[in-house]
Amino acid sequence: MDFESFTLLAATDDLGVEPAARADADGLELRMDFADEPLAQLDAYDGDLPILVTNRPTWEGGEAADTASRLDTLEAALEHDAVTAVDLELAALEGAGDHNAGRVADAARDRDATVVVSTHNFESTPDRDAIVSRLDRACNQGDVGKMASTAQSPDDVLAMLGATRELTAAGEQVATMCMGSAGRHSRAVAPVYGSRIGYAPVDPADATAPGQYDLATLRTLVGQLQSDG
Ligand SMILES: O=C1C[C@@](O)(C(=O)O)C[C@@H](O)[C@@H]1O
Repeated sequence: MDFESFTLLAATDDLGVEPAARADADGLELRMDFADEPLAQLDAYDGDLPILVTNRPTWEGGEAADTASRLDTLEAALEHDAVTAVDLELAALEGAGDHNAGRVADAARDRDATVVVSTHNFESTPDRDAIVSRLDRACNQGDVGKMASTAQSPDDVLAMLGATRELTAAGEQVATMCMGSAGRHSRAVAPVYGSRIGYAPVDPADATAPGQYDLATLRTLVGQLQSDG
């Protein structure tokens, strides 16, 4: 997955959803930090969809302890041909935490896998200039810069959409979304402004973040807005 165009990922902790995701997803996000035996799942995987692997540390809203093992698991995942992209936190690449994720980015590049550099805010949304600045840093560390913030108002979504448009026009690859009920519509609208990645669970009960649509709904919404030109 190179994310040259909008790519809709079925976000999951269970690769067994792959057959049900094929109709609407371009790929899978395997949230290894949520999953039981994620590496064994990858060993057994014989699905058609490519996989982006994520192993989110607790200090960025996930469930993985900030240990060398967290990064070892991502490197092991990259050895599977089906894994064509990896998510690494901007903070982990800039030296936060106890373990620098640069070695995982190097392993990804050695296998021609895409590096998605992510940053999250589960409380608020920065202003547009701050979003641009942080996403620009993320783009400098990898192939796609990703921000998921939490919207408290329509103005927050406008800031995210404006930053998305500004960076896309500048030639950057970004993926953006606003979490929560006030930000939900951004998941369908941000692709119109250049966002390259969407995340949605096959079953709405299996959401991996606040405000996600289910996969079929998000595919329909994005498809309609893209066809509107
Ligand atoms: O970073 C992201 C985006 C996300 O948090 C969302 O808001 O859809 C969902 C996560 O699974 C993914 O790793």
